[in-house]
Amino acid sequence: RSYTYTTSTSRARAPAAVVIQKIADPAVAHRALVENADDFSDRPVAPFLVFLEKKHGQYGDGLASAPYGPLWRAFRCNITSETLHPSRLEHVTPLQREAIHGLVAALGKELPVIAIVRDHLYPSIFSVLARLCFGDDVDEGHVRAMGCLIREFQQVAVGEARASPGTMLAKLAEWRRLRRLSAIHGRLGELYLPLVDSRRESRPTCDGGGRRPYVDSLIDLRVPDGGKGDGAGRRAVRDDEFVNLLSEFLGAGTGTVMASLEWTLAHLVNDQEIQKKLRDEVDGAGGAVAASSSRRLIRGMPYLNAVVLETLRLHPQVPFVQRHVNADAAEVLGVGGKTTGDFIAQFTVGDMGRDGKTWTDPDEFRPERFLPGGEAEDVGPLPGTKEIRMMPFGAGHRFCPGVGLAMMNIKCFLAALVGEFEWAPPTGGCAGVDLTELNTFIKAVKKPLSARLTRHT
Ligand code: HEM
Repeated sequence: RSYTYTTSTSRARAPAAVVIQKIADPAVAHRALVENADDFSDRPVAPFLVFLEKKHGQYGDGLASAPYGPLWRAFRCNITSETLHPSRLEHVTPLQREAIHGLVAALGKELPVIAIVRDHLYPSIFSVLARLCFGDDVDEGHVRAMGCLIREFQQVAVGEARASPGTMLAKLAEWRRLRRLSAIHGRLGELYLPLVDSRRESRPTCDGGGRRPYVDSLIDLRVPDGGKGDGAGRRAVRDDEFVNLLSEFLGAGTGTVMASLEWTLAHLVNDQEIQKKLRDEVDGAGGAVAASSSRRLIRGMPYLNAVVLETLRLHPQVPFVQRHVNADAAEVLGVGGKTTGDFIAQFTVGDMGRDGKTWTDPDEFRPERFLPGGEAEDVGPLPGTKEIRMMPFGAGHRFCPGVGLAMMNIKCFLAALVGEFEWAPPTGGCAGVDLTELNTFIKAVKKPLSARLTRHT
C-alpha cells in the first residue's frame, strides 16, 4: 500500500556540514565520543535521505538517522529495553538453531566446493532477524523477497565509485545510484507495511518462546510529537519511520554479521592452525550443535571470543563512524581554527584497529592477543570508560545497540560452521584466499569467499 513521507525533525544540520575532519587517534576519539559525548552524538544525514527529502519534500527518521534528541531517545530506549535487551537474547537461541540447521544442510548438499559462501550465510542470518522483527508466521516467500531487496539495497549502497570524484560522470553515477536506492526503499515499504498492518489488527501476545517482535514494540510505542520535547504530546510511529526503522534493523543486523563471518572464515582457510585450535575448542564444548545453540557454552569459549574480536579489530565492518559537529566543539578534536562552520568528524575505526602504537604487528591475524596474558586480554567489543583501543561498534551515546545480538550470532554461526566442516582453499593447493578489502562504508571481502569443505568427523 502507499504511504506518505513526513518528518518531525529539523534538517538544519544536513547540507552545510561538508568539511570532513578525519580522526584516527584513539585518544582524541575517546575525548570526543566518550568524555564529550553530548557534543558528539549527531550524525550527518546520509546522502540517500537528503535525496528522499528532495524527491518527496520530507522523510521520516529511523534510529540511526534521528538527530540526538527526544525522538532518537524514544527509538533507542524502545529497542534497547525490548528486542535487544540482554535478557531477551536467550529467546533468540531457537531461531539461531533452526537457521544453523538449515545452513549446515544446505552446505552439506553442495560439498565439496562452496562457490560463494556469502550466498548461503546471508539468507540464514536474515531469517533470524526477520523473525525477531515480524514474528514467526511470516510467509517464507515474503521473507525471501525482503532479504533480497535489503541485500540489493546494501550492494547498491556500498558499490565502489568507478568515475573520478567531482567529474560530471561521477555526479551522474551518484544520482543514478540514489534513484535506484529510492526505488528499492519504496518496494521495501510495500513489503513491510502490510505486515505491520496485520500485526496492528491481530497478534498473538507473544511469539514462540516469549519473544515480542520488534514491530509490535514499535506499534505500541508513543514518541514525542513534533520533536519538541517530552512534554509536547505523544504520537504513534508513522509509516515512513517504520520503513527506515525496519530497514536499518534488518540491514544492520544481517550485512555486518555476514561480512564479519566471511572475514573470519577467510582467515581460517588461510591459517589452518588457528582453524584447528578453534575446532578443538568447539569439540571440547560438546561439538558444533551443542556449542552453537547454548549461550552458556559460547560464553565459556575464550578462543572463539578471541577469533571474533580479532576479526572485528582487523576488519571492522563499519570502517568509520561520523558525527555532525558544531564549530564550537572543534577544540576538543584539536582542529579549532581550521574550521569556520559546522563540520563532519570522521572517526576512522579501521585505522584505530591497526594503529602501530596500540597493537603489536597490527596487520597480522593473531587471536591470541585477546587471550589471558595477551596484549588485549581486557579489550572487548565496546571501548571501556578510560580509553579506546578499538571501536568496531562505535562509542559514546550512539554506539551500536545490536552489539550483544551481533556477537552472539557471529559466535553461534562460527562455532557451528567450524565444528561441522573443515575449511580449505577452493583449489585444494596452497594458494590462500584473497583478503583484499572492498573499500566502501561496509568493509567486506572484495572477492567473495569460496572454499573447499569436508565434513568434520
Ligand atoms: C558485526 C556486527 C555489527 C557491527 C560491526 C556494527 C557496527 C555499528 C557501528 C560502528 C555503528 C555506529 C556507532 C556509532 O556511531 O558510534 C552502529 C550503529 C547501529 N547499529 Fe550496528 N553493528 C553490527 C550489528 C548490528 C545489529 C545486529 C543491529 C540490530 C539488529 C545493529 C543496529 C544498529 C543501529 C540501529 C545503529 C544506530 C544506533 C544509533 O544511532 O543510536 N547493528 N553499528
